[in-house]
Amino acid sequence: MTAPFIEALLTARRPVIMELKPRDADGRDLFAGRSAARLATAYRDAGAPCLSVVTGHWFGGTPELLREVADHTDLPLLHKDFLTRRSQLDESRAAGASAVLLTAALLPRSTLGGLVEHALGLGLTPFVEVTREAEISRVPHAEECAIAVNNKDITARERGAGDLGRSYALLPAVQDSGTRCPVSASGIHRPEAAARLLREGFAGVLVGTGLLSTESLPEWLAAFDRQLEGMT
Ligand SMILES: O=P(O)(O)OC[C@@H](O)[C@@H](O)c1c[nH]c2ccccc12
Repeated sequence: MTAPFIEALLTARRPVIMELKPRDADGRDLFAGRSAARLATAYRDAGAPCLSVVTGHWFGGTPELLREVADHTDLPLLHKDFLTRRSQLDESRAAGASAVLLTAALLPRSTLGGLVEHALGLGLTPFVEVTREAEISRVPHAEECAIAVNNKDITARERGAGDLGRSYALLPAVQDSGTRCPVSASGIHRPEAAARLLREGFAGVLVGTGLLSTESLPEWLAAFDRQLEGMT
């Protein structure tokens, strides 16, 4: 089965999943008057292989945001929300998602397994977020999932700076799971940090706040490109 979200990331020159999130966890406005359509276009023009769309109300999102972004781009979309039921995955697909967030820390093993299988059956890529090694071994069909180390804690509502050291510590276990697509997510602000995570073996990085609040997206990306080139 094809997995457009994973294929787009694995073949990208800039494997950065660029996120649309209206607010950060402290309520700070991140869109700053820009429409979702305008941001989606800017990210597409910046060479984003795929986008993440946060619909959770903690982050100022709404269910309509996913459909709005899907109407304005052909890029594969990750639907980020607290998805716990199969019917929500059906809705994600209907609204145009290619991948769905499943948060291992919040889901009992059997629920996680059922949701992974339901997503795959719908042709959606499960994007499973993990924060601890024990969660990684609970992911079934890992070879068909993207597995993302979350550098923040969803149980603390994604507050705080995030610890990129967690990504480095968990990378070997994520690779051992068999996924083709290890991702590092949250708290990645600087292009240098994003590039280093890729050099160390992540197939992609997910950046929300860092890109939404940068003064210049072209400059952020140029610095990222220089860092990546310097590494090869
Ligand atoms: O803005 P940041 O620190 O780059 O983080 C992005 C993303 O990882 C974060 O928005 C996120 C991680 N897990 C979530 C679950 C729901 C909604 C949002 C999230």
